[in-house]
Amino acid sequence: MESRSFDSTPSDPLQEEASHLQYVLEQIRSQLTKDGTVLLEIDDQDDADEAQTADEVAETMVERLLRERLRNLRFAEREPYFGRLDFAETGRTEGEQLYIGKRGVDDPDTGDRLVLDWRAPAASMFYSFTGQGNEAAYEAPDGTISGTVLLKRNIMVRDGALQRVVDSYVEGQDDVPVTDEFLLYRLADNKDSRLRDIVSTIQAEQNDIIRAERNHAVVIQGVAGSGKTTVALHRLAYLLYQHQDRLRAERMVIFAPNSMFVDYISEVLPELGVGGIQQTTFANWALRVLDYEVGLVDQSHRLRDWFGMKDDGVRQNEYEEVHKKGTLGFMQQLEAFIRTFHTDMVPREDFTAFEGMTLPYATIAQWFTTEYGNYPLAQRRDRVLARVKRWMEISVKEAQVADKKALKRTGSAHYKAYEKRWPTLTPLGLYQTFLETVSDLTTNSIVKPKKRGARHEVQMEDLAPLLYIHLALKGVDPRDRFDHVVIDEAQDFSPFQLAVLKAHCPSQAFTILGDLSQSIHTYQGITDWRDFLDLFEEQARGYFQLDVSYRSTFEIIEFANRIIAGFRQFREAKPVFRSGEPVVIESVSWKERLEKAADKLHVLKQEANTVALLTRTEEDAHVYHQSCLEAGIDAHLIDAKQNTYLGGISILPIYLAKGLEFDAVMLVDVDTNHYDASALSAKLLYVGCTRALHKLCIQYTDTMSPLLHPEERESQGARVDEE
Ligand SMILES: Nc1ncnc2c1ncn2[C@@H]1O[C@H](COP(=O)(O)OP(=O)(O)OP(=O)(O)O)[C@@H](O)[C@H]1O
Repeated sequence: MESRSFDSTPSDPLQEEASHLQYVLEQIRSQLTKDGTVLLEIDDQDDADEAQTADEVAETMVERLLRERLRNLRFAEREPYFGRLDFAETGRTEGEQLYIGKRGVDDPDTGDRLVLDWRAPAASMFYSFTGQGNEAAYEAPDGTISGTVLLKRNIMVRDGALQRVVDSYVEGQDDVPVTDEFLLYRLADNKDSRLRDIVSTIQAEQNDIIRAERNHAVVIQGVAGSGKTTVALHRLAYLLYQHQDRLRAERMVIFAPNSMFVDYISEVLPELGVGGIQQTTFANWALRVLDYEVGLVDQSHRLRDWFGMKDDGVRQNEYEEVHKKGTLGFMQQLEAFIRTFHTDMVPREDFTAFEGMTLPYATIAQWFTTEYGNYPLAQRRDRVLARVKRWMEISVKEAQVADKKALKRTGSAHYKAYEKRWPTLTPLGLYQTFLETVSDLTTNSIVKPKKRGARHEVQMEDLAPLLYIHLALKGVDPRDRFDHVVIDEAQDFSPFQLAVLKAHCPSQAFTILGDLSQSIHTYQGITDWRDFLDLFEEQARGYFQLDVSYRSTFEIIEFANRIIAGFRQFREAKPVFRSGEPVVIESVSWKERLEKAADKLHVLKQEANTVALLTRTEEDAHVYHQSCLEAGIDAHLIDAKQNTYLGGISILPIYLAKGLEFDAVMLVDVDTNHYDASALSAKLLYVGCTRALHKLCIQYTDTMSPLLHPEERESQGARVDEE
């Protein structure tokens, strides 16, 4: 990185950066030409010579690195850096200009660093330095480096052209901007249909999470729009960069709430230059680990029931069962049940291979409980039976009889009969037997197949217990071991699910993120982060809170906060001061509501890339979608089976919109029937409102939901507690 003294007269920032950019781009282009020529030579060589010697294999490694370098250089040619920090290390007379970019760029001939990768230790100061005083420090491999900051500058380069230069700190100048002008500029933009990286504007509190200890279980409680998902993805990119020798991308995993969300976040990691990280849902992963022994019951029915407006006492019992099956108490009950097999699995009988040759039960039981005691149950069973069989075969071999063949036939027949008396354990079989022993639970969630040979289907809450039994039977397959686990929307996870995942991640490195104010699946999730934190050692866990919402305008956040204020577990979101239009609330007649909604969507789409119409139920989403199609509006219906997010205009129930965001949002039917004064309705409306970046419109018929005017809500005796 360039060193220079800072007593020179400050020049015009734009001019200065334009000439620096020209210099850096020249360097990058010259490296691209050099590396490109080398690669062409390698390619020619490869074509001429197909068989590979050891040296040539090593060469392909070089080739791989070269290709990666070329990819980085091509990226850097378009957008070499986004920020500059002038830093003078204590005790040195010369300072350094650190240009920080998404990819680091070095000059291989001179060893000069042209651009510092955003994940490098020194780059941390760009994020942690907030202009309160001029001191800054970072952790280098050899210890803490401290010094003073002289300049912090945001630089926007697109397609190799300088677009914007904004100083957020200049030493000695008082007129430092109070708010981060560059951040506001970025936030005011319309978004496209995928989540994007935030490398150039990571905030100090987000930087702390990204760079938190590798082997810690980090729990993040963050209000809607505080950047939890984004931060978790950046954390993975950071960890992979910092610990390349210890972590492998293929052994890192992100659990997202549904397949559509996986698609929605799919571009962030590639943008950060990271590939190969698994992105999945808990259900998809669990079914695969269980080797598809069972299938999952179609979830749309349950979602429809839970988020519908009927108050059904019968269903209440079902939800209580769901909740119970997610607790650690239930896991312990299951554990005790499985333990009985440690003693009861071996048939209580001796094994007689043939007359005069008997292996006593006590010996077999000793092999099972002691000699193979450390293996998972199924392996113990297989090992003990293999040993019994071997014993039988040796006994036949050593027997002093004339007709060995006949003896062998007898021995084999006795062995087969004996083997059959051992129980064959499958996760599903064991689980069903276990459920029958638990007095307050039923096996209703397990659906028998309609056709012969087809699989049983189970509910979501059965997956963790099934995996737990699978673990007890077979242990963890090394291919299913993780180096790091990210759980998004973790408030909807159960402690049992987390405990099962913990068994698959020996380093206990977790990034767990969610928002208790958005816990709309209370029947299966948690109400206190302690339920998760307590699963980890005190010195190996961390809790972070993000209170600032970056997604929505000031008006939208204020409005959403009011809806949910007063309910337990509410965390008030603090808006970034980005002002927009007031929230619009419109009363429409029942007859006109579909037509008005279609008109409004049409207007909203003129200024937005993405627009959503959010309903309470999936049935309502179908009705609105149909009416939009009839009005000639190109809208996508999103239901629980959707795997991809298409952008444009989307029509969906609120519960499927969790985690997503749209430039403009329209909430329909916000009346007393659809949204009463309950905590669930409040959370749904809160989630719905906080999906909007710039514009929020609300439409209702008859009587407006009491949640929209809290004073009235209280006079109606609204519950300010969880259900
Ligand atoms: N430091 C930042 N700079 C620029 N944009 C940011 C920053 N932090 C968050 N954002 C933006 O805020 C929006 C919300 O981010 P994200 O979806 O990660 O939040 P979240 O906390 O997961 O939200 P939710 O709980 O509602 O799902 C995104 O558009 C993201 O790009």
